Amino acid sequence: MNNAQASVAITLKHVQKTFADGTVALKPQNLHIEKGEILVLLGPSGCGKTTTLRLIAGLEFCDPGGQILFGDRDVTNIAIEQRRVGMVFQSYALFPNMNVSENIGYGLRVRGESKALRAQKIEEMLALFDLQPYAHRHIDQLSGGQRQRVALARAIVTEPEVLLLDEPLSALDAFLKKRLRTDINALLKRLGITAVYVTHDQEEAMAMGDRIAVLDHGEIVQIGSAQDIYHAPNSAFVANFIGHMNHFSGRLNGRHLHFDQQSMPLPESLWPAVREGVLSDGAPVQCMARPEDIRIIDGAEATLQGRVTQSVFLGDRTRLLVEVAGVADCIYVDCFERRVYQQGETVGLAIPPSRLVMLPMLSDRSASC
Ligand SMILES: Nc1ncnc2c1ncn2[C@@H]1O[C@H](COP(=O)(O)OP(=O)(O)OP(=O)(O)O)[C@@H](O)[C@H]1O
Repeated sequence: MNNAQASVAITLKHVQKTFADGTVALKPQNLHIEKGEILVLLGPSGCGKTTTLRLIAGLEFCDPGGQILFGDRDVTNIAIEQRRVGMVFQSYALFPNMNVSENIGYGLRVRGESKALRAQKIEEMLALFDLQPYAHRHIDQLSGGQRQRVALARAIVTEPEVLLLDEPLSALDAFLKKRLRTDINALLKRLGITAVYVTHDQEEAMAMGDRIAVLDHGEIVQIGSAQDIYHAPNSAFVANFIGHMNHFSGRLNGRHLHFDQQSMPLPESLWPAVREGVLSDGAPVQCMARPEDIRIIDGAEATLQGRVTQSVFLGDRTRLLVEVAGVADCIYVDCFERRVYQQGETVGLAIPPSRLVMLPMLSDRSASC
């Protein structure tokens, strides 16, 4: 089976959703998803992920003035049955009174496909998802992972133009989650299916998505590759939502950032701003750094000095909590060496200036440790 022909790009133009009680679940959004692209919608509970997905599905309709296109086709006011979407939910939503084959073939039967074609397509799906041994089993005789594979098979057997997945893995254990997300990603890529994938799991988002759209309060606040989002977050909110981020606030002094008694070099990317007087001495500067970008080094070369307050061995790394007087109460530092750090130990820290993430302003609500 090759779905690339059926797949289409999705375009949202000025799409907003206000519910009957006045709740604005989605503020006006513009979004383009390429044909064959996997876009992940990521964000905290209530930020509008499912609403966006339901608008694309045709389970909800956007406020007047918005427009949703599948390729060139305007589907804004078209019901779900005419949109050619496949959907997969966390809850599987399988028919308990049907066996695996019957569940997979349901959409084809509703569409009036011949028995022979149905049998052939079901066979293809059983093979694709390694479900042959379970073809005649009832749904309640399957594990969670097997059920989710049936749900995926049922969603793609009709060759939808667009596949929509709403937290499809959140009911599964961590091991199965990791395996299935790799399998799903490979399958969607092989079939060239345009997919929108909702999750609040950052690791899943990075593993699944060609691009990630981070939502906050009904708005896409940043969209880009996992690397863009992780290494160049455009706000403290995004920085804190993906991975851990340390925050420092200091003042500019020449080409250095000063924190009380300590200082570190300013990233070269900011030198022009200093030269042109955009940033002048004494200007407050907010910056951030990932735990894995902070190095522990000895004495004289260290730009900051701190005291270890906690050390947690995580297998591939040791995560230290370091108090740096005048800079921050707690800085997370990841060490990859096989060395044991004692509570109370003094350590020197260095942050390569190129690894500092600078923001014009940090929002208070998310700039905590
Ligand atoms: N039918 C509805 N009527 C009124 N408000 C609604 C309705 N459905 C959703 N909302 C509200 O819209 C906002 C967005 O909800 P949505 O379900 O899209 O969030 P979400 O990001 O998917 O959250 P979660 O991760 O918890 O599923 C929330 O404030 C929610 O309470």
